[in-house]
Amino acid sequence: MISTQRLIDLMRAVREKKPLLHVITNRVAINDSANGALAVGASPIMAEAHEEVETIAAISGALELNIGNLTPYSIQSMLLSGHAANQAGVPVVLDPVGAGATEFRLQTVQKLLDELDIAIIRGNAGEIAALAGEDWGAKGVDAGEGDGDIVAIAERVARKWHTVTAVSGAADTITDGQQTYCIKNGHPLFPYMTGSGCLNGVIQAAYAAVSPNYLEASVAASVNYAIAGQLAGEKCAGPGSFRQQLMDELYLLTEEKIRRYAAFEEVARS
Ligand SMILES: Nc1ncnc2c1ncn2[C@@H]1O[C@H](COP(=O)(O)OP(=O)(O)OP(=O)(O)O)[C@@H](O)[C@H]1O
Ligand SMILES: Cc1ncsc1CCO
Ligand SMILES: [Mg+2]
Repeated sequence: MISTQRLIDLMRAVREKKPLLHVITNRVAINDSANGALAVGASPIMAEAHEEVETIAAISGALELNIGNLTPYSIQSMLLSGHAANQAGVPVVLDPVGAGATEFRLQTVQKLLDELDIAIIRGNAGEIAALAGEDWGAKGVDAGEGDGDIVAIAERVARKWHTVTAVSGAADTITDGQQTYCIKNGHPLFPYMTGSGCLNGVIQAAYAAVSPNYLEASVAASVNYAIAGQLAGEKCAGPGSFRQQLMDELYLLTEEKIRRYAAFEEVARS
């Protein structure tokens, strides 16, 4: 069982180590992703030129690959940086945005998962269900409303690709295929901020950079991010101020807030 103290230790470790995060992401979420990374104490660099991605990935604390705006060029950027990260022992986080929306996305994600060693896959339920070959009624990049067992689906994905799988939603499910956690923090305004999942992925990378135990890293990143969102939601009027408050709450997160609000538990294996 992961302790609340561990969530606090990892939050502090990110602030102390200020890991360099190499991020290849979509143009919708790129600015919020960079600002959110800074707010939690990391140093983001958004870079996808083929001439430099291998060099940057190899010296980073973690690499995050987000397929939100895929192009043949960016796929090559992801493969080059991913292989360089793997060779250097740098953890790679993958966000399979809209994986069920087109064959192009699904095949690209499968290629990345087959060729690269991925530490954490982070997506919404529709995206993770698509990877498991399950029908979920996802709508573009939005999760949709499936009626399958998301814990069982996440565990299958984790086992198939030997990776931690983090499914976001009203409750988050994090699993390495053996141990599974359910996280109940969050706020209903989250889905109204585009890129809030993409930023979640970048924060997963920040935590993976400071913890070789990627299950712990993913649970800590997910709980701490969701607590910040919960506190932001309580202070704001709607999606516009939620986005602003979220950046503030990520920066202002404390040990006391984590102790008071963390709501996560281990769930029985399905
Ligand atoms: N209904 C909800 N209630 C509470 N928290 C939520 C809810 N839906 C999502 N979240 C939280 O919002 C964050 C983003 O998750 P979400 O599932 O919306 O990502 P996403 O669909 O990939 O987003 P995007 O593609 O816009 O970046 C997560 O931290 C999750 O815990
Ligand atoms: C809206 C949107 N379209 C491609 S990526 C993205 C950001 C949320 O995933
Ligand atoms: Mg997403």
